[in-house]
Amino acid sequence: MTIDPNHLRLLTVVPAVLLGVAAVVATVWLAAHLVRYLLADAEIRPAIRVGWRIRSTWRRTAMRVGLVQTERVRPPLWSSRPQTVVVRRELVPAVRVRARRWGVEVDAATVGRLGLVEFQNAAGHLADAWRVPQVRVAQVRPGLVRLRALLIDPLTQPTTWGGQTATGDHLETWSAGVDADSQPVTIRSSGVSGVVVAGLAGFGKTSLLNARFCQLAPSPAVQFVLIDGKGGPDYDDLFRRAWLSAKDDPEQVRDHLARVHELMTGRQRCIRSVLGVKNVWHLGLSASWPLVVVVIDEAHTFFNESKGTDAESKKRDAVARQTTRLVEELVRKGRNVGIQVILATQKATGDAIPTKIRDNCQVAVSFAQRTSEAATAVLGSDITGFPDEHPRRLQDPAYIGVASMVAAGRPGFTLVRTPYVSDEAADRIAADTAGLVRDPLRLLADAARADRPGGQDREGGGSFRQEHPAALPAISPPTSGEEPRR
Ligand SMILES: Nc1ncnc2c1ncn2[C@@H]1O[C@H](COP(=O)(O)OP(=O)(O)OP(=O)(O)O)[C@@H](O)[C@H]1O
Repeated sequence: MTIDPNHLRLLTVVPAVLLGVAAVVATVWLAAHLVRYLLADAEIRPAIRVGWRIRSTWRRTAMRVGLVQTERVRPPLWSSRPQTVVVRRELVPAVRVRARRWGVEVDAATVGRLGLVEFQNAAGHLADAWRVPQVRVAQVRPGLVRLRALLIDPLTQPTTWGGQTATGDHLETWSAGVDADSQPVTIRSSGVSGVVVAGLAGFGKTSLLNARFCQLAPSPAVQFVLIDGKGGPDYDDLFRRAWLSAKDDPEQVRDHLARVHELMTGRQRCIRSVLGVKNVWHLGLSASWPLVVVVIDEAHTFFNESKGTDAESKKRDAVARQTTRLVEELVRKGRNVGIQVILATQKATGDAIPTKIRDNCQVAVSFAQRTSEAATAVLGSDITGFPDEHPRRLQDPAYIGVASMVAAGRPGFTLVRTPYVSDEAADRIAADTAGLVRDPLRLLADAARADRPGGQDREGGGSFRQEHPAALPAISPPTSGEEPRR
């Protein structure tokens, strides 16, 4: 048999052309990557190199660290093997690799039983294989897990407070800072009566409280009660913007809290007739019915019950018990009338903050903690399922100002870089807004008077009703349900 020379030429030319095309594609691909690398700034180049390594070795690495799903299937239709044979197939999660300024972002598709937990378990091995200090894992959405091979941890980059002005939004949500992707993180504030902020000394609690103060102080719809258990000068200048203020004098603190409690019971009595709702958050806070934020820094100072039997110890013990009861009631019953207690403490274990107070707080924030017990005391036992967000990981000084928390609209826990707010910035805002201080008890008395039949302001509507156009007239029949009015 002779071979047609034309066919012979075809047999050699086609592979040569295919090879040539493949070589051109590979060269263009390499050149594109090289150009991208050369054009990238020096900061991102190490991440690009690590990204190349991750992409080119992914299949092998995944198999070595156990991120592979094995299944038994029939051979594909085009296979030469008979369809009766069962073959083993190894499935490795598909990945998309992108270089970022802080490292490499690897989006991996989940496969079978390979999900968030399996990736989290393999994170240490992946960090070794990729030669990076740390790999963090989070579920972005069902079916997609994001691995972050960190060359620099973005959370270690400090930020400072930008001086945003107060808006109604700040009353409803608390801007806490940014996450590891620089995305803003907020904490729920609407309908919250208790917040616990805990963490080792010097890790940013006071700065976080300063930030909250700066967000809220410019609003006439907020009045503060500031209590500084440290007794130092930290809050001296902020006191100008406070309705009530105290340092570490237990009796004065107890008396202030008793006045807030009086406000709470007064508001509970007349909220329905004055506002026409059972929950002020449904209507919105205002200058005449302001949110009362009670900040108690070093809160554990005031809950310490004395064991001594001498008269002085007994007196101190009685004050501590009264303070505990007042705070407990404010947290338990203050939600619907716009009273919010923020407790800051180094340790939130039951011996420092009574559990009947701590466990009723809807929001918890934890800076670095030395023990799991301390972290669980603040954030609850769920935190043990989030090793990456565990406050024990934050003990390095680079994480001063980073806290773990349950953020609004996000599943699980989130690590947040809170902005640093200098005392000077907070003091300036306190001085500029000192004129907004009002006595909420007096405001309540005015509102109740205006509301009473025959009250002076009744016919004209009064300042209270002008500020609350949504409030029901006092003569409206009681509503059966509690409807949001905005
Ligand atoms: N968000 C932050 N970013 C950067 N640095 C911060 C931040 N917060 C605090 N710091 C630094 O840490 C120091 C201590 O912060 P802060 O007083 O807020 O800690 P603390 O937890 O309240 O301590 P303590 O329990 O002793 O009151 C600050 O003076 C500042 O230098």
